[in-house]
Amino acid sequence: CVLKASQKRRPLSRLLEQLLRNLEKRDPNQFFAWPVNDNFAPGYSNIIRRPMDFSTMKQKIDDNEYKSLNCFINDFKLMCNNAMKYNKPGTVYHKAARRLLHSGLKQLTPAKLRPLGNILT
Ligand SMILES: COc1ccc(OC)c(-c2cc(C(C)=O)n3cccnc23)c1
Repeated sequence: CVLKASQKRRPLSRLLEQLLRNLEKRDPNQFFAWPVNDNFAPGYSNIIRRPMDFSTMKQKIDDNEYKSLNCFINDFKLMCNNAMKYNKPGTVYHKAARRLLHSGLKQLTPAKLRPLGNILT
């Protein structure tokens, strides 16, 4: 029988896609869905050296660029920390980034991930 495309995906890719979907749910305003545009965020590309967003993370999964869960988690942290660096505390974006980082990392603790099996070893 021929495996569906999704079943052919590497186990790590399928796990990361699931984790990404869960993280994206925590960004209802889609502030983190796409790269931040300098037209909406003046000087952004001068201040943020390594931009990151959910669509870029999805592309990196599809391109098998993540060699481990930690690399994936580091990009998630980078995305949130970029927003807390560029946007002043008290702004809607800074608050959204803090909330996303804390709630997202709670989903990425070993205890939460252990049930997913030995894929992480
Ligand atoms: C108001 O609607 C949107 C829509 C998409 C956005 O980024 C993808 C943003 C956005 C997202 C951000 C971030 C994440 O820093 N941002 C900063 C300044 C101005 N705009 C933004 C806002």
